[in-house]
Amino acid sequence: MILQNDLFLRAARGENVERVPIWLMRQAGRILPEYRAVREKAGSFIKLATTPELAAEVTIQPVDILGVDAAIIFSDILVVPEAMGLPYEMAEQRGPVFPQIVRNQTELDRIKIADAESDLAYVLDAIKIVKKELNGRVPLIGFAGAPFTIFCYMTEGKGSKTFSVAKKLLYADPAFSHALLQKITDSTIDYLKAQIRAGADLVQIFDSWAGILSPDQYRTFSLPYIKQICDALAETTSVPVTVFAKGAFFARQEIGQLSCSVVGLDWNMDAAESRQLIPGKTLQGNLDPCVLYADYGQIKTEVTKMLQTFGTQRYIANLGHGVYPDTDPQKVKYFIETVKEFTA
Ligand SMILES: Cc1c2[nH]c(c1CCC(=O)O)Cc1[nH]c(c(CCC(=O)O)c1C)Cc1[nH]c(c(CCC(=O)O)c1C)Cc1[nH]c(c(C)c1CCC(=O)O)C2
Repeated sequence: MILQNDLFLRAARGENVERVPIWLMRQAGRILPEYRAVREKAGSFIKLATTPELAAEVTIQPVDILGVDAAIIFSDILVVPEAMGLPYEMAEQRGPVFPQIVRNQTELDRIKIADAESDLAYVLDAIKIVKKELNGRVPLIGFAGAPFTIFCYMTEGKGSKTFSVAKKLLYADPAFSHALLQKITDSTIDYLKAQIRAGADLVQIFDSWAGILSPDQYRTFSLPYIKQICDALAETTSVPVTVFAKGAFFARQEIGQLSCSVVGLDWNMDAAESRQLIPGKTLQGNLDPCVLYADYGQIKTEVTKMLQTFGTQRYIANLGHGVYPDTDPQKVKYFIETVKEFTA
């Protein structure tokens, strides 16, 4: 299948582009009334995510409505722990909850390494439908959580500001922690390979909780597992990989040495400094999502400043984290148009 708009993929591979490509983390869902209508029809987030036709529909919405240069498959990072044997609930406004958790070796022995083709077939089916329906208009991004971020949810059982239960385990029981991280890693490698086989054109690893670790802990409990994933994918495919480790400003140099093509940045990470620390890779980010609450003039100023500092090559415009649910879609559209109109 030949892509009509492959700007995003060319930028990811470090090839020359005519203009900067743009998409938004968490663009599928949350901000669009059209998403909320489909979610209403589905009845719940989980029903929506596990019904391939509906998941495909909301994946394509931002391409049609917002004009982004890439689609991201509608799913969640928490489908992996579910596939390993820990079901979750998505409580409206409160976020995910795991009724069962894993905090010791006995509980770990009860969970399995997920088999993507059988346990996550609904995501793979959604990818196949999206690829068919997009018909080459833009590339499709697959994704998974980084092992450490998944570990946080599996041990804590819900969201947290500090994830102190998860962090306590790293100190108190490193052997258990490594064993759980390895099981998650093995599941994730199988899952991302399956997403690529199903048609994903690039895969992104979200380490959303990277920033709660010290540099030493990050080096011990997160980075080696992300490295395993990048290496395993590089061995079997040429599909580019993006690593986004929110808050891990201290690890940029090491992340830049992974076998990935793109490094995602949050808004605390300076563009020029990041270019120095991460040579030879494409950078993605990093507008503060709160800029989209500002007026149009301010948005234009901030976005232009961002584009000027990153430059037009080896760069993918995005936010520094997911778009906030109460953002005005018109402001999102304005962000996208401003990027598309930019010339150096
Ligand atoms: C940490 C994390 C999660 N999920 C995800 C992350 C990593 C990225 C990040 O740091 O934001 C990733 C994710 N979750 C979702 C996507 C879909 C694709 C996209 O648009 O980017 C992606 C890429 C859908 C979703 N995942 C969720 C929703 C909202 C559920 C609903 O519709 O009620 C959507 C559209 C729920 C979810 N899922 C998660 C939480 C904490 C919550 C509740 C709060 C929230 O809305 O963010 C876990």
